[in-house]
Amino acid sequence: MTLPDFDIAYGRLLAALRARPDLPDALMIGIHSGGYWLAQKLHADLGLTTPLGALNVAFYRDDFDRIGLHPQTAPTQIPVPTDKRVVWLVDDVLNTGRTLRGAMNELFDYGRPDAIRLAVLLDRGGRELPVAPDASGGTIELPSHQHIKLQRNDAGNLSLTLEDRS
Ligand SMILES: O=P(O)(O)OC[C@H]1O[C@H](OP(=O)(O)OP(=O)(O)O)[C@H](O)[C@@H]1O
Ligand SMILES: O=c1cc[nH]c(=O)[nH]1
Repeated sequence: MTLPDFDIAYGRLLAALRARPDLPDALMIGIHSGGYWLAQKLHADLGLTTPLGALNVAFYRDDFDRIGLHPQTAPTQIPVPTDKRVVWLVDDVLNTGRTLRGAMNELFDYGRPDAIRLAVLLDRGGRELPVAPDASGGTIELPSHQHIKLQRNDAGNLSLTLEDRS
């Protein structure tokens, strides 16, 4: 199985977001780490004026006692009140939906948004919770041992890779 090129999937996601009337006034929040890198690029390309937020869902995951804490330590940052706003969560890959459940739990500690929407670069199916994207750059079916990874190089360029995990 070959992965779609990052630029092609990104272009599709950008076009889907440009078509959303609720986006210009929304608060965009990226989920560390891949989702935040993606959100930084989208936030700039869409010219959003509300500052970008970030969520670190490590403590809100339902499996952190089993897999341990994620090695990244970047903090959650919610730059403006979430009350009475539309929040667009951004993540690189949507799979079981468990990261998104953690993200929404954490978000509700900060207030009550009018709505929460979801933008993902790739939806690989395999859902274990009732979560669906409102905008996506594409879908892909993969065997369960394969893992999609969003990489960022020293120049800040993003790319997609596939890892085998046994
Ligand atoms: O729908 P799910 O099954 O929860 O999977 C999706 C999550 O998995 C990856 O995060 P990971 O914890 O691997 O961190 P990363 O962003 O640093 O790669 C990805 O960035 C999503 O956040
Ligand atoms: O393939 C996958 C599945 C979950 N999370 C990822 O980042 N990639």
